[in-house]
Amino acid sequence: MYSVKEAFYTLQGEGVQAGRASVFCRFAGCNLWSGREQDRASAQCRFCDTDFVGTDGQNGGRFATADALAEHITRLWPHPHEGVTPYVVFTGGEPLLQLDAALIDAVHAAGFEIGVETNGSLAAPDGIDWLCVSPKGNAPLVQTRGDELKLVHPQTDAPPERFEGLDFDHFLLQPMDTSGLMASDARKEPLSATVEHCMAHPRWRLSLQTHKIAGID
Ligand SMILES: C[S@@+](CC[C@H](N)C(=O)[O-])C[C@H]1O[C@@H](n2cnc3c(N)ncnc32)[C@H](O)[C@@H]1O
Ligand SMILES: Nc1nc2[nH]cc(C(=O)O)c2c(=O)[nH]1
Ligand code: SF4
Ligand SMILES: [Mg+2]
Repeated sequence: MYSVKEAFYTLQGEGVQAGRASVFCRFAGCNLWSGREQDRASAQCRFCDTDFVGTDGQNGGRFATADALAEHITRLWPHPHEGVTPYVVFTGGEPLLQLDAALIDAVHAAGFEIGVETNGSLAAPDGIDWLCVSPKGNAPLVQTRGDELKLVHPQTDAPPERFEGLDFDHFLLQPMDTSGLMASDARKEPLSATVEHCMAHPRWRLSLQTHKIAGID
């Protein structure tokens, strides 16, 4: 059984694949926060910008089999006959709580390339075509290789230097969006701090959340 908060067609907003047409499949639930505001201050991840609780979002629901969810995702890709490889991004919540070999096989069989957005605290299964790991300062990092490491910045307990030796092709710093947050993990001026860090340490590239600028999901 897969629990999906919401699923929708949009452009990938973040990271190296920013701008790419994608079906987003947002799984319900996370291992680093309950999703309840009253638990945020004591959670392992305290700056989350996402509602991942329940299965009541657009095109959300519970899917009994991998084939049923793959079919649901396929119906959201609006260009089946255009000769472009369709792309699905599994996110959440934490997608590695639910993404398994059966679902990877089913969406591959439907012709999709697979991207994943994970916090890196769980090991990724084989077969993911684009793996984005976004470590959280208070959580153990288990998944230490992938395509891109996209660190939200600045984070207490997660200085960028800590991750520079890991086996990733791309290193990205994404300014923390503090607009929905109280003080706690939020610091002054994440955007200027992130720009400064990328200019001073050119291994790192700036990742902006372009979907928020564009006003899309
Ligand atoms: C909502 S998370 C879901 C996937 C997974 N749980 C994770 O944390 O990577 C998707 C992406 O948004 C980033 N993110 C979450 N809250 C953010 C914020 N307030 N500002 C900037 N990026 C944020 C995460 O670090 C992650 O890269
Ligand atoms: N457009 C768009 N791009 C995204 N990239 C990562 C997102 C996420 O929440 O995982 C996200 C999202 O929520 N929307
Ligand atoms: S790990 Fe990801 S989904 Fe979970 S609370 Fe943090 S940013 Fe949100
Ligand atoms: Mg998001």
